[in-house]
Amino acid sequence: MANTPVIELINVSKVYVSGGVETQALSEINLNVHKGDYVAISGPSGCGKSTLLSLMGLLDDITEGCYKIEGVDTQSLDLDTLAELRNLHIGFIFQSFNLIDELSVFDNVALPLIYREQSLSQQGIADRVHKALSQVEIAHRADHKPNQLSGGQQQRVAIARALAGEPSILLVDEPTGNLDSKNGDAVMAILDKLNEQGTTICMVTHDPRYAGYAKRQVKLLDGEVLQDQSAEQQAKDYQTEEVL
Ligand SMILES: Nc1ncnc2c1ncn2[C@@H]1O[C@H](COP(=O)(O)OP(=O)(O)OP(=O)(O)O)[C@@H](O)[C@H]1O
Repeated sequence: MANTPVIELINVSKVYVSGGVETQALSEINLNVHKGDYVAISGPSGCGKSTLLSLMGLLDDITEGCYKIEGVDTQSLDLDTLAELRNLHIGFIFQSFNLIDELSVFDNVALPLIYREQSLSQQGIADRVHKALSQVEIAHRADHKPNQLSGGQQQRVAIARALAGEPSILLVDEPTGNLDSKNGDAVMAILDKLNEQGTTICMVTHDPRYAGYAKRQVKLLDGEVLQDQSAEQQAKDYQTEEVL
């Protein structure tokens, strides 16, 4: 269907049980992310941001509700099928870059493709890697090792690695957490550009300045959606508050 959301959460709740203690991390979350969206999820520590991203990325299972990716209901799928869905649709970017120091930038980006895209020829993989490295403006460093790059450049390689799989959505967790403000700004500018070119992004951040880059602001509080509005609407609301 043309307008099927990339991600659809319907009344999703998550309860952790450990040592006999139950923690309600998320309560009845309703959230749709459409192709081309750029969503920032923010809120205070412990409000459920990382839990929400883990559920979206199929890294953990929901306790109640319904979760669909590209219209596919993920409930009651076996682990292999979930892994396939995750590989097909999700690109992860974490605060730590998780690059392999012994491998070149090119090989770091190629490695997941070699495992996941077995139908691709060597040339096909090389084309994908070069395209992804160019998208994040780091192709000139393809032969370098990660430790020869700045933190911001390493994060750009990690973004390229996620992009090379041509995912339906990038799930981004505190992408600037390990970066100084100059490198942080550069990474945010890259995400901005990728979204302008059509990449769908859902980003968790506790930093309001970086959340402001996104076109849609979702705020969580105590495991619930407190606010879900476009950045444009939010700016108008602030202006109105200032006038009143
Ligand atoms: N594996 C777990 N077992 C038990 N409780 C957990 C687990 N993971 C998270 N929680 C609890 O779930 C709630 C939401 O945690 P979560 O990590 O999603 O919040 P967060 O908004 O990402 O926090 P932060 O900004 O500090 O990273 C918290 O009360 C947390 O203690």
